[in-house]
Amino acid sequence: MANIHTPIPNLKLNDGNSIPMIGFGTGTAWYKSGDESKIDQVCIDSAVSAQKLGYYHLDGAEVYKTETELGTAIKEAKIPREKLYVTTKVISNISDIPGALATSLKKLQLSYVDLYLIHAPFFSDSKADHQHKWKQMEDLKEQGLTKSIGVSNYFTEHLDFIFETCKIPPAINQIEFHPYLQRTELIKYHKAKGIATEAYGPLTPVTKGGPGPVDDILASLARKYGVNPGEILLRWCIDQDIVPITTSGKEQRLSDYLRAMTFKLNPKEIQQINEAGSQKHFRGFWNHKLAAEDHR
Ligand SMILES: NC(=O)C1=CN([C@@H]2O[C@H](COP(=O)(O)OP(=O)(O)OC[C@H]3O[C@@H](n4cnc5c(N)ncnc54)[C@H](OP(=O)(O)O)[C@@H]3O)[C@@H](O)[C@H]2O)C=CC1
Repeated sequence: MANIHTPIPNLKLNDGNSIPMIGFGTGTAWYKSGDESKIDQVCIDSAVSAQKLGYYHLDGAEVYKTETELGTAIKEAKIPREKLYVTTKVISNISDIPGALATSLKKLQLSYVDLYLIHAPFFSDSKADHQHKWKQMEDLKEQGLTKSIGVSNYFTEHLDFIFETCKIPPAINQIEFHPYLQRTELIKYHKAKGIATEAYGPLTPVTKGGPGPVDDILASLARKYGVNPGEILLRWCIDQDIVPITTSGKEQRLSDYLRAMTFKLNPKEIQQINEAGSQKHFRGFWNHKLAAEDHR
């Protein structure tokens, strides 16, 4: 089993902080559509197992309704706070960002998070509103309630609004990213502006986005490196300085994912995945808002 002894590299952010290059997500399977007060013990147990395996980067959001579970799992795993990297996101209470973070911190039983994200840009109706919300995020960083601030699901035009007036630029944009949604223009923009990219849905080609044109190359690279195709996908992100956020309720799978830290893809292999992946388009999340956006 790959585990805590498998070192996870960090990526340096534009504000001087560092983020571990793989995150354990508490959305997806754990997302609660119903009553938030019904505690999901499986989510707690999985988040404890993840930390024991060495996943110190934990990705939450108020809308998942699992922050209480994440807080309990953090308490149970007893990893020193300074070793953990905890993210949460605001969307349900976007009209009161400081109040939303205060509520999240209470549920997480923490005094600060490492990264606070605006979950999506679709709830701001004007440039001024985007800029006002970002100012609130900057205030939270200045108060020490979050070490870094960023966004999720933003396109270049939303980021442009922020850059017009920001004092502190976004450290991260968390987006759907995998071989069937390579976001080439957006990634180029991130690099030019010093914004780090986090990839959710990194395993899409082997989960809901498959079967497809990357299957053969993933299988062949998996044989070469003695891992599963999923770990090739995680490594494909890491080798492009993109932080994959993944998840699993299966301890063996979480352990296997860490094998992505034990090898590197060469530029030709990355290119082969890019070329095969670009033959198909698949978007797995936010389709109700993004159906018209095609490959962006
Ligand atoms: N900012 C945003 O808008 C969004 C953020 N996220 C964040 O990203 C996190 C990661 O989620 P997601 O994007 O789904 O991550 P992935 O693409 O990494 O998929 C993880 C899921 O795939 C399943 N899986 C893994 N390997 C296989 C396989 N070989 N065959 C079939 N199923 C497999 C796992 O199921 P199993 O439990 O059975 O192993 C798990 O449910 C979320 O938890 C959330 O924190 C996600 C979506 C949107």
